[in-house]
Amino acid sequence: MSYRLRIQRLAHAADLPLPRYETAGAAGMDLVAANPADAPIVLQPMQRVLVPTGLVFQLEPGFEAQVRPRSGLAFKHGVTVLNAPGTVDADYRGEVQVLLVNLGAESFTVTRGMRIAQVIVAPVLQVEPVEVQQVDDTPRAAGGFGSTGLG
Ligand SMILES: O=c1ccn([C@H]2C[C@H](O)[C@@H](COP(=O)(O)OP(=O)(O)OP(=O)(O)O)O2)c(=O)[nH]1
Repeated sequence: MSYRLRIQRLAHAADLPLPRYETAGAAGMDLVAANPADAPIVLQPMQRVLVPTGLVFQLEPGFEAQVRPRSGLAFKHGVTVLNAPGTVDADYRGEVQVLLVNLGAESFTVTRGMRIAQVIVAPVLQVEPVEVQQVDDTPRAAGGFGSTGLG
């Protein structure tokens, strides 16, 4: 099944590629940085920054887009998406931005066109919250946070 994602490229991203799947089975499409070519973003260790993508999504109702880290950037440089997975709502019509943080020990430079994150489109279920006096019990009950052991 193929779904369409309508994407508007803003003027400052006109020369940048649309997101695309790099392999037939890829779950995510890479997002590239749309900061000006003459304004690279230098991220010092522990600094965070919102990186523009120059893209506006028109998601179908019932879907979201998740902004997730690229594992290569995280592994090689300690650079990740601070709010991962970032949530792009179906009714959001602003520019998609990527909140990067540098958890590495070295500074990291974001240049225009660099693949900085990936986006996954996923269905969402909106539920109807219904208050009850007491929720049904289960064998687990309130066990969590390692209640079954940590080994
Ligand atoms: O990584 C992200 C996360 C969010 N957004 C945009 C799309 C999303 O629909 C909107 C709001 O995001 P969220 O609901 O996470 O933000 P909030 O802090 O709850 O702010 P708001 O009060 O605007 O909902 O910001 C992005 O561009 N990138």
